[in-house]
Amino acid sequence: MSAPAVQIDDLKVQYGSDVVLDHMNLTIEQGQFVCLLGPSGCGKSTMLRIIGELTAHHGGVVRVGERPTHQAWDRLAYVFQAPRLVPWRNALDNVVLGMQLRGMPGNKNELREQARQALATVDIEHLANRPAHVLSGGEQQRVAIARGLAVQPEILLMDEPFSALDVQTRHQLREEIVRLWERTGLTIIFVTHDVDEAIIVGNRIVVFSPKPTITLADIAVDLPHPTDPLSPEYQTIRNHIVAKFGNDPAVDELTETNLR
Ligand SMILES: Nc1ncnc2c1ncn2[C@@H]1O[C@H](COP(=O)(O)OP(=O)(O)OP(=O)(O)O)[C@@H](O)[C@H]1O
Repeated sequence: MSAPAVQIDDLKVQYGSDVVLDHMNLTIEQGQFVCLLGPSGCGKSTMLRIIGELTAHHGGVVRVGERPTHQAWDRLAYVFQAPRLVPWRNALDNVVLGMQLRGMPGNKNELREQARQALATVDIEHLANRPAHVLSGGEQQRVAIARGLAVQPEILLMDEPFSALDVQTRHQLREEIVRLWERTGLTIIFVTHDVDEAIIVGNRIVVFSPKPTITLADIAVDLPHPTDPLSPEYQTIRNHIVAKFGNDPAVDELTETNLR
């Protein structure tokens, strides 16, 4: 049997004396689309950063596949809330730059061809020669996703990747990332504080409490796409998550977008 994509045992993270995560466990199987859902400050991004070895941890064991995180950087790609493109480079060269920084093999022409394919995967091959700074927010985020895909990761780490986009683009990209996941079989770990976004994109939702953080729920989602938020199945999952917070006002933050 193959190793889990990610295995986190008894994780502890603290910043100075502030303990952010303690005794946290999480196993993510290969090919899952896992949403880490919770209110602001509960440590969702921290957990993603730990998996990506961008933040140090102070206790516990974190493995990516069979390796410790510091030996697994080549299995991962990150997509942040901001696309972080080089503004004067065109879309294609931004993707190529990501491949070069990762040390992908191949000459410039080969890398450009692979980058072009990655742009095609997110439907923006026609924007390949356009400078990043003239692209719309949604187009820039597609380039960032293409840059992530071009390094051929096994796991895509996404930290609120659509939260800065306009409503329509956000809806579109949510459905597209699900289609991409279905096509590629990638493992995706996706941080969000929006309960509806989690239900729409994830096939598993791990719900975190406000600090001190515990896992409130770990839910399998198997809804058809495009997802119908008015369906009874959708509402059952949503109500189940909301109920986990009881009277805690933190839930307002998870539901305030209300399908926007
Ligand atoms: N580099 C750092 N130094 C000090 N404290 C930090 C650092 N990074 C995160 N924190 C703190 O750790 C806690 C968890 O932060 P984190 O960004 O993981 O939360 P989050 O759940 O992703 O929140 P949000 O949804 O607001 O992004 C917060 O209280 C935050 O202020």
